[in-house]
Amino acid sequence: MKNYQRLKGLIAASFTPMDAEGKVNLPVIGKYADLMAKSGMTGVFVCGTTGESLSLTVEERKNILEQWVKSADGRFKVIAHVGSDSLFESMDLAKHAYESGADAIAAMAPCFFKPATVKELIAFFAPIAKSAEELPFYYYNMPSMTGVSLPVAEFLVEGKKSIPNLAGTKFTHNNLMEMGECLALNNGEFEVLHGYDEILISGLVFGAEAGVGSTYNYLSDVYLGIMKAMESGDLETARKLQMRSIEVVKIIIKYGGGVRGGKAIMNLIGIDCGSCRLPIAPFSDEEYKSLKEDLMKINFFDKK
Ligand SMILES: CC(=O)N[C@@H]([C@@H](O)[C@H](O)[C@H](O)CO)[C@@H](O)CC(=O)C(=O)O
Repeated sequence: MKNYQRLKGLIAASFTPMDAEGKVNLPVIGKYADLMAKSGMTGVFVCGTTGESLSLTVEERKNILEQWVKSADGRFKVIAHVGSDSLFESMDLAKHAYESGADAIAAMAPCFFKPATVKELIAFFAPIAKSAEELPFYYYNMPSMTGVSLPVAEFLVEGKKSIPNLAGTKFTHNNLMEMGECLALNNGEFEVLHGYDEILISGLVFGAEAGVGSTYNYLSDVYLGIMKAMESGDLETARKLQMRSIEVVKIIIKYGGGVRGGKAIMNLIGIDCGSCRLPIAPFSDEEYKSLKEDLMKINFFDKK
């Protein structure tokens, strides 16, 4: 791995803009990237859960990543999620990520035929990470979606033996005991990218230095405020801001969660992301009206 820098700050898990026919709408990414740079994001996490990765074709994923690298234009880092149930597809995506100029790669565990042991998970990831051996590789741990719940600290220690570019984990789980364990390994050898926006404050207490989240896309001020308050030890402000994030998360849950509800919020703030791909149902006009009302009730659209 050359020129490797640890990830810091807020990394937005990007939505994949789609047009009225459900096709990927690449031109929107330019404006979207400008917003991310303006919002103080240090990176974007492309084609992860929020980006509907597993609902996209390999070609679409490649095109989206290339567009993000181009639109980021060096203003923030671009992390490519290359996970797939197909090992060869993942290897191809990893190689492509390196060739396209991405800054790092990450992969979630395969979720149909699931690895049953840490050893099997390592065996699956090793050739993927090797396909982009110059880039840091992060294990995207997200048991709620993959159904793979293997001990992450053990994976990091054992995995490092055969995956030299293993940099850490994107930890989308609220098991903070395990998260703390990962952060403490070998005096902080591994990065832990916090992935649970509504408890970012807790991840920071444990020592996480970066977070990846879907709600950072449209609530950047709140999360930047949390990072700043935690750095200066102002717990009261950090807690207040975290409660603000929880208010919004409660609303997105009402509308189907971070991907469906979040994409609708992007449309409301002027980044035309369209609908999610089926099986996630499109938003009806009534739902947009009701979502807008719910957000107005908590003064979401007021200037911060
Ligand atoms: C399960 C899930 O989608 N988690 C989100 C969170 O940002 C989540 O939307 C947020 O914490 C609200 O629950 C991210 O961790 C996902 C993510 O980083 C990604 O899109 O890859």
